[in-house]
Formats: sequence, C-alpha cells, structure tokens
Amino acid sequence: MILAETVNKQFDDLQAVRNLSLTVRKGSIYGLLGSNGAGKSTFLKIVAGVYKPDNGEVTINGMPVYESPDTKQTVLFISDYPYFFNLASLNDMAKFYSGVYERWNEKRYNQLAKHFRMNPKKRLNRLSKGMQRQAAFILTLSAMPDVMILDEPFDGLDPVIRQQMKNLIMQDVADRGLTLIVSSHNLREMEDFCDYVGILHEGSLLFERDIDELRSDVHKLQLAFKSVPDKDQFVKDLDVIHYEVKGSMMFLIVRGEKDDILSKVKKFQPAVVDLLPLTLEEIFIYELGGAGYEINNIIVE
Ligand SMILES: Nc1ncnc2c1ncn2[C@@H]1O[C@H](COP(=O)(O)OP(=O)(O)OP(=O)(O)O)[C@@H](O)[C@H]1O
Repeated sequence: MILAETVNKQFDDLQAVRNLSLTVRKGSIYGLLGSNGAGKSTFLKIVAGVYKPDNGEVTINGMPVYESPDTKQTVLFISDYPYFFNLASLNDMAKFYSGVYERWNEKRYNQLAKHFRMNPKKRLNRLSKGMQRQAAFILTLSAMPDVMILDEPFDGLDPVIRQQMKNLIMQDVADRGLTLIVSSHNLREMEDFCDYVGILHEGSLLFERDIDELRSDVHKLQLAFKSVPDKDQFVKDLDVIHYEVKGSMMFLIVRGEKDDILSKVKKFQPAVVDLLPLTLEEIFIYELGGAGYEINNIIVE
C-alpha cells in the first residue's frame, strides 16, 4: 500500500505539490491525471524516494521510501525519461539490475526480451524512444517489484505494444498483488487500466474516485414521452446532473442506483426508456464541468 500524507514540495517560489494526501491499496492501479505542469512528475518522484518532500510523508507498506534502500528493493520507478548507463546494452543493464535487485528473475527477463524482439546487445541510447521505454519495462518487470511508479509510461509506445505492456502489468496485479501509481494527461488512456483516478491541478488533488463506483453511480437516460412531464415534478426525487429536452425526447445524466432511478422515472410513464453507459470522459465532464475546472486538456489528447 502507498500512503501519502499532506505532502508538499516547493521549487523556489513555486508550490509544485500542495498538501497532497492519497492512498493506493495493494493490488490496485491508481491513475494520476493532470495537465502539463500539474505536479504529477514531482509527486511521483517523492513517492519513489527521488525527492524529499518539504513536509508530509510517504510510506510504502508502512516503511518510508526516501533514503531507504530496503524499501527501494521492491519499489521501482520508470520516469518520463528512462535512464540507462552511457553505452549500456539491455544485457548490461540486466546484469546491473540482477546485482541490485534480490528478486531479479532471469527467466522472465529472457522471455520478455525475446517476446518484444529486443536486440539485447545493442546500445540502448541508439534505440528509438519507444524501444527504450520497452527496455525500461522489461527491466522493471524482471525485478519483480511489489510497487511500480510509472510516469507517463505508455508515451511513445505503439498501440499493440502499449496493450501488451498493460496486459503484462495487469497480470502481475492479479497474480502477485502488484500495486501501481501511474501518471498520464490522457483520461482515455487510463480508462480501461486504472481502478482509481485522481486529478491533480496546480499541485492539489482536485477529485479522486473509484472507477467502478463512478460508473455504477452515474447514468445516462434517454426517454420518449407522448407528453413531456413538468421539469420540477420530474427531477424532484432524482439527483440530476444534466437535463435536456428536445421535442418529445428527454436526455438526462442522473446520479444514483440504477433500479431506483428506473422505478422513479417509470412513474411518469415514458413510452421509451434507454439507460446507457457513460464513458469516463463524460462522467468527468459532468462531474467537474459544473465546478468550472478546465479538464478538457486531459481528455482530448
Ligand atoms: N527541479 C525543478 N526545479 C524547479 N521547478 C521544477 C522542477 N521540477 C518541476 N518543476 C516545476 O514544478 C511544476 C510541476 O512540474 P511537474 O513536472 O511535476 O508537472 P507534470 O504534471 O508532471 O507536468 P507534465 O505533464 O508536463 O510532465 C512545473 O511548474 C515545473 O516547472
């Protein structure tokens, strides 16, 4: 489990991370979303023990991370610019990792290097950006971590490799209880991958939700009426986020339990009732739109 408690980090007069508290449960994937400069990388570096917070604390499985070699044995970080030793090949880096990480799995390393068709003898800094990122994933997954901290990890990977990496990670989450915190500025990218999402804005956590709860809690309704009922009467017992009428059709976004919503709606005898799923993107727009926050840039890219 990752526990961050009122973490702050300032660079000169810029407060990059502001009173940030969050919990990532063991065996879950937490997506940290936010526009450029929101503070994601800074926060992840604090979680990974690269930066010391000015105040507040981060613990992983109850242990501090900063200057704690024991914790770092099982906590691996892939930064937005993966780092390799100068002139090193994948095999050179694997040799280094195998000496540092006690749980290094040589069999897994060989399988992954082969699967992703990496030339393990080629200098890593001569590989493309996407291939360097694949190399970072292969090394990290072969170190058999309990916790992975990933900063925009899928940037530069083609769609096939991207899905394969996600599947490999999700397999470790299911099989070994791997815990992840992942940053992205792309909500769509995180939708099918994360259990929780949090939106970071100017260093603070604006919004944090369990994705399944979010999905089961907000519904889109399309209703057709012979005669559209009075709005006040209709919405009185519903938690309506969005209401729109076009001719005999009514479009609604409603928060609440599905069967309860349907039974209340049916009292008005609609001719047609359609309850449709919402994308995460729609939920965020409706949930945060009213609050006036600029979230478009974390959706559109
Ligand atoms: N080492 C540093 N020294 C000074 N300022 C920094 C440093 N690292 C980050 N910052 C500043 O802190 C703020 C947050 O940066 P950070 O890299 O954490 O954002 P981010 O959400 O990861 O952004 P992006 O999506 O663009 O990667 C930015 O204004 C950035 O300029």
